[in-house]
Amino acid sequence: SSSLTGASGASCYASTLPSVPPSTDDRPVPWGSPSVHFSALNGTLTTCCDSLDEIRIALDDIDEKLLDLLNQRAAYVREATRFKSTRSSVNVPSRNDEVVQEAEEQAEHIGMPVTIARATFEAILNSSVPFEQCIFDTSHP
Ligand SMILES: C=C(O[C@@H]1C=C(C(=O)O)C=C[C@H]1O)C(=O)O
Repeated sequence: SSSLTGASGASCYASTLPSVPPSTDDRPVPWGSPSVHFSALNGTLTTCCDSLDEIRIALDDIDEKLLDLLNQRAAYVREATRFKSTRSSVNVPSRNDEVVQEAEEQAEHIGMPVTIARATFEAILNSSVPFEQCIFDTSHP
């Protein structure tokens, strides 16, 4: 659907991943050139990365932040049980769908891979609802 396919990998950002056979090319390692651009707190523009180790350090740092945000989210999910009077009202499929749909639309808007947004938010909902049901059950013995 896009003419920007190829080296930039633009098609990987589509909502459905293309099915292509794996390349049998022998590529030099590393190949391509660093493509993560970000500005540090002091405003200098930095480009990453020069090694797989450097990439993994950045991924670990982001994962730590994601966990902190997921912890905050779980606290609000827990709080939601206070506004539910029946166990059957804990899971709201229409709202779950909205949350995933919104994530997909936002992903497209900010230019991130839609597949990652969808899978991540489906996993968040698929784990948040049982968590909230567990909290509900615990507080309504
Ligand atoms: C938090 C709620 O309860 C459930 C959990 C949701 C979530 O984790 O976003 C969304 C809908 C419900 O299935 C809610 O009703 O908003």
